Amino acid sequence: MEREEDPEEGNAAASAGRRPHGPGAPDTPDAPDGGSGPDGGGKRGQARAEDGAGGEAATGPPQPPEADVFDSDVLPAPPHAARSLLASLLRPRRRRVAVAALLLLLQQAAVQAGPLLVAFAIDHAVPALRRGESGPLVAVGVAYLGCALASGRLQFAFIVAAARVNQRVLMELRGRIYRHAQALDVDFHDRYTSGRLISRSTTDVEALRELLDEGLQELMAVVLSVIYILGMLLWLDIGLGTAAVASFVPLALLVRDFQRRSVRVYRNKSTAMASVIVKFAETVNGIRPVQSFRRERANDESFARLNGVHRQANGDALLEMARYVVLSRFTANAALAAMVLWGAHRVASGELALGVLAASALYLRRLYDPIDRLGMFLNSWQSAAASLEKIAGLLAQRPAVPEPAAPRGLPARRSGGQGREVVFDRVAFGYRTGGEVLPAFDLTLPAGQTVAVVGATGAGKSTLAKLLARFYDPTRGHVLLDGVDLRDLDAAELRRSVVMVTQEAFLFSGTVAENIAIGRPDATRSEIEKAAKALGAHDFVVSLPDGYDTDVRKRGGRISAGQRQLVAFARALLADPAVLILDEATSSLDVPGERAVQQAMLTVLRGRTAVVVAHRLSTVLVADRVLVMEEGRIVEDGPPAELIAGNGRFAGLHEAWRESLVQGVP
Ligand SMILES: Nc1ncnc2c1ncn2[C@@H]1O[C@H](COP(=O)(O)OP(=O)(O)OP(=O)(O)O)[C@@H](O)[C@H]1O
Repeated sequence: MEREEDPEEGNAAASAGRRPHGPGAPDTPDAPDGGSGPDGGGKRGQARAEDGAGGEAATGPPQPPEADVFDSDVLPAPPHAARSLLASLLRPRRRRVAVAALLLLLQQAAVQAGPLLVAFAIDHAVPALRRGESGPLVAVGVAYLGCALASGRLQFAFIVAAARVNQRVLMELRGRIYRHAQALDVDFHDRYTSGRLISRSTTDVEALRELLDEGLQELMAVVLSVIYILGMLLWLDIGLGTAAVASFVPLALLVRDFQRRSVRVYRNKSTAMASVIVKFAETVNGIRPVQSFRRERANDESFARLNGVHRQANGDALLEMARYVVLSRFTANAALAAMVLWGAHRVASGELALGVLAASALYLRRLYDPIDRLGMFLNSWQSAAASLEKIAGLLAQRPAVPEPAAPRGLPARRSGGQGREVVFDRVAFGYRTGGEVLPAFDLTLPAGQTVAVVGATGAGKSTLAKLLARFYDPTRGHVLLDGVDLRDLDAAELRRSVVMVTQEAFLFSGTVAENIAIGRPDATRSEIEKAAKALGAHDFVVSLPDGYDTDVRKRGGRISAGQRQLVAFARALLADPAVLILDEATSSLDVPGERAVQQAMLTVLRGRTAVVVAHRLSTVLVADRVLVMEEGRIVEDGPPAELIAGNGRFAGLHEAWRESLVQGVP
């Protein structure tokens, strides 16, 4: 997790870096239904064995806690990833960048002609006027006006050209972050948190915008004007010109010092901003537990602390800037005063023309003026460099469940369409941040079978289900779908064939109909309604203000948890996967209000291979087979009636369930 401090970072101009970073991960289809839910996020109670971002899952006994790379805001990335990222964004637009640079070059030429014209006016045009020739002065006036007009037009053209490049670059970067976030695995999201992702695609992209919109323009203007002016000064008078060049030595030292100090300051500033956003996002995402546990005051306090850290970091950055501005101005003014004094001395002794001194003084002012602006540029560069580093770190993350290099399809579904066979072949699994959760096991689920998985909390039921949905890859062994390893299976085919419906039944913004159609976007309205009717959801949907066109995020579109489940089932029914995984809501009582959901569940399970992480007795009883899990192992396996008749764990569990039902239902 150690990041290399790169004091040279600030020297890199826009074109720095040669290697394409190429982080644009391929688009992956949407995760299965509800797959992005927060399940598992809070289950990381174990010691963390950090093995780097792309490492293998840790196995064996839990490792002692170590610093987690994900605790830092800057994720590990290849060296100079930030520069390479910027270069990869600008390279495809290099022609436009060149046009913008040319426009700026011409604009600067027009701007810097001013003092030269003044020198010409003093030393030639005014004496000519004294001789009665007004032509040279008129020519100077016309040239001055022409330069002013040309500079205005050129600046306008430059701003337009630069804005086109910048907007494209930012759009591309936001797109890359979004696509990459979607492609990264569930484990990554659990650990990185949504607040940080939001921070990357908002404040960090904004920092780059500032650099591109203002900073780079400043830099180019400063560099060009310094080159022009030094050239002019040397041409006007070699002595003054050389003195001006020499005065750049202390200024360059100042710039370097500022740059070194500000790397740290700006990194702190951007990390502090991200922490504020992370805290905000966490609170808003968890507003229900926050309010029900009265966490407001404690949250206020920790937010105030983070806000304070951010204020302090901002203050540090401003102080660095102020220090630089004051020192650079003092150096520049001292150099200017010394040179004007020396020049005046030479004018008095007749060594230097007055016009040349006047023009040199004007040029010297212009030479030192942009030094402040250079500070501004360094400011935005440091800010953007810190942000780019973070974005590059994010984009350098590779999905832990990569898409296959040579994807395979599934064999044709056997007649009758009764799902597909699932085989866990010597599968063992441990999360990256813990020990082995599922020791090696074999399991075959014949096509069309409904399997209920039961067991105590933390037994590994959801983990088994997530391996089947390929949210994770097994540490050892293979999960096969009709003989094809999920690792080799074409991603689109996998998402079509295996669908997981999780407890929280997430609804996306949009209408009810759109939410149902997520599993099959080309479904017609009548197919959507048919699915809803089959599940008994039709009646409540038509009673909504706009029926199927009701926006679920708007007033009146708010629907209950049970209704959300029905929508999620309708989505799964319409998607018609060969394998359905259902993580049942964690309620062990079959209260009458849940019967509708229960009934809908049976409809959706029919005609496919189904794995239900079951918490209701009624679900278990309709299953063809029950797996009882304990500490990651399958300890009982058989038809429910057979297990109940025995005297194993399931028989005991069944008894306890029955008793709770007797007590629970009035
Ligand atoms: N994302 C994760 N990272 C690390 N460990 C995890 C993660 N998710 C789960 N675990 C651990 O894996 C073990 C099995 O968890 P799992 O969620 O599979 O249990 P479960 O049987 O589904 O429990 P429940 O019925 O409470 O949902 C637990 O010890 C848990 O702490």
